[in-house]
Amino acid sequence: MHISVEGLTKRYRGRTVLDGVTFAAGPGVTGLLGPNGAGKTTLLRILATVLAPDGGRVRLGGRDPATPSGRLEVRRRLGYLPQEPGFHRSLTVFEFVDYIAILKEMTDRRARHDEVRRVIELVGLDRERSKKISRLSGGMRRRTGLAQALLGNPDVVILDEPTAGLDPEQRMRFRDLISRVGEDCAVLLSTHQTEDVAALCHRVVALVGGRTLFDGTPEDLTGLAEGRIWHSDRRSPGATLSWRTGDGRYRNIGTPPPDAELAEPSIEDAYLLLTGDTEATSTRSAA
Ligand SMILES: Nc1ncnc2c1ncn2[C@@H]1O[C@H](COP(=O)(O)OP(=O)(O)OP(=O)(O)O)[C@@H](O)[C@H]1O
Repeated sequence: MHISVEGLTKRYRGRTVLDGVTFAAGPGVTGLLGPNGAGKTTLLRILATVLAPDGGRVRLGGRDPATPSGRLEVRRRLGYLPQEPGFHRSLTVFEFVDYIAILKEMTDRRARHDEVRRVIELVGLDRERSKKISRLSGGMRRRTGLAQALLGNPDVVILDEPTAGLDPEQRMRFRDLISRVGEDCAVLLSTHQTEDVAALCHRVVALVGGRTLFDGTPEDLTGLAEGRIWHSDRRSPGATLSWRTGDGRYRNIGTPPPDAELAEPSIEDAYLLLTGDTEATSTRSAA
């Protein structure tokens, strides 16, 4: 199932938070990268049919969530992990996922319970399924959230900052899980972690100040910083950003200081350049 968004706008009390967002995403994992307040959650809530946009065009698998029948179709084929899932903490993992399955109109009790067990196993929580949510670690709670998003084999899975607050080991496990999910459907995940994008995503959309500043592959994003990263013994006064690294030298983004050596860019450099570059106001499309 494909996601396509064209000229999407959203205002909160007259303040524009999405300003003509345009991108398309297909099967595999697409990362929605952006700083705090960029509008990622707003965009994902619109795609998940929780929120209506003020303007623009959204299609999920060709269906228009602005119409009642399109919205119903989209909801049936969508899995969504919100930033704050609103867990019922006194329920067990099984009870919570089963409760969501009921809301998803899975009426046959036996088939529903089989499906609940399947997704709980998929996220590796079979041993915890009778534990109350209030007693789970943050990582396990996040996996419970992912389990409910996978109910019924959705065609599109929308994950709002799924790796936020996880320790490195949990983050790796989560990445592994998400990449497996992305083998069968279109996954769109928001993050402000460039490492998540480099490790997981075959495409990346950068959203800054409610606008799409980049839409392409992670390699193309890294390529934006080609020729603009410099190592030097001194901080560059003209650089967009400059910081001291572990080896005592400075990594400078932007204008080269004297005696600087050109360095290999990373995806993080490119992202910093994109978000810090006040001149970068138009959409850059690659691939
Ligand atoms: N219900 C609301 N009413 C008014 N303003 C809102 C509302 N929801 C979000 N905003 C504002 O819209 C902007 C975008 O918020 P949003 O949560 O979509 O960004 P984000 O990229 O997901 O940020 P974060 O990474 O911090 O979650 C922010 O300035 C936020 O304060």
